[in-house]
Amino acid sequence: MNDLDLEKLRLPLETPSYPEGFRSGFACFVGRPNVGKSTLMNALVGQKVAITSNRPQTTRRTVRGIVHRPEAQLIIVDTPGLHKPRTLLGERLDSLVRSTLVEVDVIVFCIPADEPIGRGDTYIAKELAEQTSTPVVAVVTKADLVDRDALAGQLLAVSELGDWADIVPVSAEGEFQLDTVSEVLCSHLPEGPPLYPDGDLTDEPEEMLVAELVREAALEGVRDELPHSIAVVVDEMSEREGKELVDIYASLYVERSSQKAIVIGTKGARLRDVGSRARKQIEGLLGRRAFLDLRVRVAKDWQRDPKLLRRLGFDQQS
Ligand SMILES: Nc1nc2c(ncn2[C@@H]2O[C@H](COP(=O)(O)OP(=O)(O)OP(=O)(O)O)[C@@H](O)[C@H]2O)c(=O)[nH]1
Repeated sequence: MNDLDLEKLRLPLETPSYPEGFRSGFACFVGRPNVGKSTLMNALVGQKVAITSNRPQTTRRTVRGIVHRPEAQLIIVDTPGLHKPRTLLGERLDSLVRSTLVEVDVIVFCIPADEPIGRGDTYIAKELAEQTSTPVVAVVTKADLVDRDALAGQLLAVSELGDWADIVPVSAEGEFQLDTVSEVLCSHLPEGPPLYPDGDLTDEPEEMLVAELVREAALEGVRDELPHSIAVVVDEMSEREGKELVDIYASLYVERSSQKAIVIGTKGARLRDVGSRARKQIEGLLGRRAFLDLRVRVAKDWQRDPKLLRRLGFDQQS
């Protein structure tokens, strides 16, 4: 088989299901208690598609909500401890919180418009100033509670509090500037595929297991060539109406196009084999028939990128 044939074969497998320049990533909200973090998160998530999940995404974080936009997907995660900074005041941030702050793509620092900046805010601002690798967006919440002059004054005070990537006033209850906040946050995310399926999120642990089974099958026989280079994400998993059948769409990520060719094999033979072996395992796991659609995608050097690693479900290796 010549290269041209292989290219032809790869084309349908490569078709991205998201627009060029799509961005995806993680944000965490920090701020004193009662400043409106939860209300803002809910308003942002509810704006386009209300999808929330309290299921732990990893042992280390909880996905609180997902904001779907045409050009981006923003996943809001809990920061252990920092979303309740009361417990942190007077003590140092522990290393877990620090590492979470480093690993998210953008930090959202909430300060209310209707209260003077206090010691709690200054303390958090100081801690955030040390997060030089992660952009911090300062959000002035509850803008509906003050007049224009007071809001302008608070924006100025907040700007003097630190070196923020952006400063945005918002009112979750007044539905003022919600779209702007979401747009600004998404602008700080890296380019990458959507991490959750569009529409309702079924964040079942089954999906993780299915992804693991596919990964196992894909690694069989090539473990030495691609030791840790394969990651699998289940994009969609749904029951086919009226049938005892589950439709599963999964993406198999490799780091380079040369690895992609290995995974696919001559005339796609290897990929078909991986698919049928994985399908058998999955059917055993789910106890019903499965249709498995596998796509191979290149996510350049994902092993060396902690953010990508986490995105692809390899938190423990980051
Ligand atoms: N007027 C007004 N009130 C708001 C707004 N956002 C939040 N609030 C109110 O502020 C209070 C605190 O909001 P939360 O969202 O619970 O604040 P939080 O920062 O998540 O609080 P903790 O969970 O204690 O950290 C609630 O009574 C909200 O109704 C807003 O945009 N405008």
